[in-house]
Amino acid sequence: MKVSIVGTGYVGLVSGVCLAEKGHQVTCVDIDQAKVDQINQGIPPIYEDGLEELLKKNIKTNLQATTDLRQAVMDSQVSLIAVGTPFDGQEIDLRFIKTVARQIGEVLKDKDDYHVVVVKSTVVPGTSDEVVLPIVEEASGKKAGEAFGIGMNPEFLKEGEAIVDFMNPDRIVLGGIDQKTLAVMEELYAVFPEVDQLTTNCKTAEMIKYTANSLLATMISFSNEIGNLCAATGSIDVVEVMKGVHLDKRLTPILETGERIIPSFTTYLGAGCGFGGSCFPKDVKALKAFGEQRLSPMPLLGAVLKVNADQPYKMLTLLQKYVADLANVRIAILGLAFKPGTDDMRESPAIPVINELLAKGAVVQAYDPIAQHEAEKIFDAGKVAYADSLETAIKDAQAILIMTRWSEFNALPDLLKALNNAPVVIDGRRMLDKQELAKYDGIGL
Ligand SMILES: NC(=O)c1ccc[n+]([C@@H]2O[C@H](COP(=O)([O-])OP(=O)(O)OC[C@H]3O[C@@H](n4cnc5c(N)ncnc54)[C@H](O)[C@@H]3O)[C@@H](O)[C@H]2O)c1
Ligand SMILES: O=c1ccn([C@@H]2O[C@H](COP(=O)(O)OP(=O)(O)O[C@H]3O[C@H](CO)[C@@H](O)[C@H](O)[C@H]3O)[C@@H](O)[C@H]2O)c(=O)[nH]1
Repeated sequence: MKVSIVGTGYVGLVSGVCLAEKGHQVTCVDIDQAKVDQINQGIPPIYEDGLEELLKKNIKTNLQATTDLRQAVMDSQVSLIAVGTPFDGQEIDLRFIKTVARQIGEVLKDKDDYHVVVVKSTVVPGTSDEVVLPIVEEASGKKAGEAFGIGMNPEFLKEGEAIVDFMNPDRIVLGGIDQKTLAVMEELYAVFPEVDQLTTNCKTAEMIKYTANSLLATMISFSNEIGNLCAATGSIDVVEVMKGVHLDKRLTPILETGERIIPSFTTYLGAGCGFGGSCFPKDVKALKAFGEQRLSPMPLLGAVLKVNADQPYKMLTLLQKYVADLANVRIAILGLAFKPGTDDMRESPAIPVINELLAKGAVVQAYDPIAQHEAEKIFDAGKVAYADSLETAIKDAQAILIMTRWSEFNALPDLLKALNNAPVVIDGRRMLDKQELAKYDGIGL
């Protein structure tokens, strides 16, 4: 199938590369010429495991990038909209979605063939039917359901695992205004025959996406609140508590073989220094604002956000149990990205922690396997020293703060054993074995 994808960020590029790998003819469209040029040269503008390989394999055969939206829409049967949908402080900002809807509509005015416009960005319920559809109708002078269809297909990929997630999705949700639209979307996704598909209307598809993210964010804040209480008792470890909770068969089902499906921390019930990234914070805020606008307040989601906003500062409280005055004290920050496997620092809990350390006069030495170049855009030059290895980062540090669950940090106990006067490790992700370190503390301990 010939597909155009408008917006070539995490979602647009990963979708483009994967749909091309599955055999579709994909044109990725972006307004950012530099990004388009990089993609056409086989260089991914973002870091994602496996992306470069698939991009290099498909570019110039099944995949191309362009700034020419008109040509891309003219030449394709279906357009996926994958531009950003930020939170503007009050509500979801649909500016980019509206611009692209108008641009596509203007092309459809001159196109004779039936075309399907699919919103893949995360948008509040009603956006596809009540915002995108009328804009495309107005710009094209044509009727939805006749000349074109409108669909909604939320994306569930996780950064850092984006290619694997897209290629092996848990489910595919297809919303559409009518059967003709859905038939085109089903043809697009027929390349994933094994995957559960849910076909519905656009509003429900939009709501599924927000509900999924809000549930996961709620689980994290719930675990963090329990972790904070465990820590306040002084003698309960949240990791042991969660192990006990997980032995409930409803959470960890027992297979017929007798084997239990043991969840890892990625089940979102692991306490830590808070959730970040480009999705959970903004999506929970957008759904809460949407509820309030519809006179259906969402106090639970308000609490989820409040717990999360406070959580990074728990790292400082823990640190100050060991070093009360942080002035001129050398602190190693391990991990800058909001999660492992990515260089994305959007809403990373490391940001408020580093800012607070700097405000208290600490000397910050940070290390992240790949996100340093992003951190350099956030912190003023010279304020944060960047180490080029884990070993260098912890050298002469008086305390170590683990902010991101990079597997490389599992080497820490061995590295510290070699030191005479090892510093305390404050584990913001509870990834290390507390028995292995003489001086160890962490969230929920
Ligand atoms: N990042 C994720 O992991 C993820 C996962 C699932 C869903 N989502 C949702 O998908 C959407 C996109 O997120 P993202 O992280 O890929 O965003 P992003 O910011 O990485 O990428 C958006 C891209 O759109 C381009 N763009 C903006 N206006 C344009 C226009 N008029 N024409 C063409 N291109 C234009 C930008 O230049 C940018 O490259 C959001 O709604 C987000 O909530 C993101
Ligand atoms: O037990 C946990 C699990 C995660 N996190 C944090 O939660 C954030 C988000 O992690 P993750 O969900 O792995 O990454 P995202 O790439 O933000 O993916 C989420 O947001 C995407 C964008 O909407 C969705 O598509 C995905 O399904 C959804 O998991 C990160 O800061 C993690 O450190 C925790 O604090 N505790």
